[in-house]
Amino acid sequence: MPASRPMVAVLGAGSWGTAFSLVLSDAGNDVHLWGRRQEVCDAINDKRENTEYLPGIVMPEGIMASHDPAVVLDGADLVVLAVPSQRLRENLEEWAHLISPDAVIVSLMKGVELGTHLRMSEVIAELTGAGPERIAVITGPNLSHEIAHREPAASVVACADSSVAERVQARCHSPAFRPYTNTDVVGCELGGTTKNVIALAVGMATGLGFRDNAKATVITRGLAETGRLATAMGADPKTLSGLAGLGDLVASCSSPLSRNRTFGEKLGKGMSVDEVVASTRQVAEGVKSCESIAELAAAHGVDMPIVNHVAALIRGELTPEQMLRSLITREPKSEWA
Ligand SMILES: NC(=O)C1=CN([C@@H]2O[C@H](COP(=O)(O)OP(=O)(O)OC[C@H]3O[C@@H](n4cnc5c(N)ncnc54)[C@H](O)[C@@H]3O)[C@@H](O)[C@H]2O)C=CC1
Ligand SMILES: O=C(CO)COP(=O)(O)O
Repeated sequence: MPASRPMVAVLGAGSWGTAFSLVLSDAGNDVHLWGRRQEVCDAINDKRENTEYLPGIVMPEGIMASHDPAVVLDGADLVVLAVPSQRLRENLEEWAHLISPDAVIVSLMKGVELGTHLRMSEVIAELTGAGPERIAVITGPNLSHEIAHREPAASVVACADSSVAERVQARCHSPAFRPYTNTDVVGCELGGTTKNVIALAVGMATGLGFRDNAKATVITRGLAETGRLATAMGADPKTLSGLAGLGDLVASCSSPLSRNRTFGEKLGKGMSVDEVVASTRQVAEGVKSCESIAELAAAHGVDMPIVNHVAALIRGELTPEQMLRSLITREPKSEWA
């Protein structure tokens, strides 16, 4: 009789929750996947396809979808969360009591909560009572469509407890997906979150018709300001030069698959924020997180001009053209000031 496969609960059947379920399945796990909409679950179970978020990708038999969080979480020693960041709190309020007190909880999300300025691992800690040794973050250059097509990619599993990071790493190391471990949760989360805001700015530059010099400038200066915030919050600067920092930034800022970059590009071409929001079902996390990161930076006395300009644009105070001109014409300074 074949040995039974370990089970992982994944909550969130959008692009990334679904693609990561494929990684977990390829790595030897059965997956119980929670979907917010019954029809998405039905399509996964009956047609073996998430027709809404990953059309054309076959979902293996070892992935079962359900709309019932109790069914999905029953018996799971690994719980993976992949809902929009601003929606995590309300969902965890319902789910926390269903999560086993021994389970490791993994965040796939890239955002900072509005109002509280909490990172996703901090929201998880607050609502579940889990200690840092039970909370991990997976983040890196992982565009969901490329992952779903089994194109090679690497990522970072971050947890304060390195042995837990190694356990999670082993559970998601598949033939196409190579996870590295890191104990710097703060740096990994801030890298992924701020990347979304920088990708919005790169998208705007692209939409305005600017080319590679502008893109490289925004990416590089975006990384500099991300590093300033992360180190002020206790991160290891090395983290930002790795997959969770530079790697993620390069992927999203270069790819037409990136939702944040695409959102920015539409703004650059003249659409309003409301029009772009109405044009897609998919979450572009930077649109909300720009405000919370700007506030977090102000609270830590850190200068983040690109994030501040994107936040002002999203509030309707600047056009993309004004935003880029204002960034370029700022007071000159030393590169490392
Ligand atoms: N798509 C990608 O390539 C990657 C995404 N991420 C992160 O993963 C997280 C999830 O993003 P995606 O799956 O890409 O988003 P998505 O836009 O593809 O799907 C969002 C999912 O959240 C669900 N949802 C919407 N409102 C909800 C609510 N109130 N409560 C619960 N669920 C709700 C939707 O039904 C859908 O299943 C985000 O934080 C994103 O930054 C991280 C790495 C890669
Ligand atoms: O975080 C992501 C890839 O790692 C996906 O976000 P974007 O689609 O906005 O690039």
